[in-house]
Amino acid sequence: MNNSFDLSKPVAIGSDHAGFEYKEATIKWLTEKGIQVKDLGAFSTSSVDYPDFAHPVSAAVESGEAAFGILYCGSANGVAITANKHQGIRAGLAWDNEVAKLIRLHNNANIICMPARFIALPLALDLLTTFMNTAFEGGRHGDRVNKIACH
Ligand SMILES: O=C(CO)[C@H](O)[C@H](O)[C@H](O)COP(=O)(O)O
Repeated sequence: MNNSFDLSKPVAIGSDHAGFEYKEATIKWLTEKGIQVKDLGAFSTSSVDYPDFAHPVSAAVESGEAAFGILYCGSANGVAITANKHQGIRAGLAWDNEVAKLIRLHNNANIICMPARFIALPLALDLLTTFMNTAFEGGRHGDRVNKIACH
């Protein structure tokens, strides 16, 4: 795996109830690859509120404690909307490989948000692989990313 993130740090991961099973499978998949994971919940399929997990993952990425973040919910929109409230976060929603690549190449996303109720688990792991292996292109995209923050 040709990672574009500093994997001497853990990867922060979170989900709500809708994403719990995909989160567990993703943790197992990452751990088997020797990648450290910081699991910020949820810890069961009981109904919970996605901001309670998207905020801690975002904070871990924003502080530099985590290399990058992974968030799952049903549609991925709730976790993405929440994560993008953090100034240091660029959370991108991914549902196919081209988009997973583009959120790194063009948007320098530091959190990938995936819709557990709308994609199969093997595809989610494939999107994550693409995300991890793609570096930010910079150039004109750097100029645009620099304009995202509200001053
Ligand atoms: O997709 C989501 C938010 O964008 C969440 O995963 C919720 O599960 C979704 O809103 C549906 O809620 P429910 O309580 O699971 O019916």
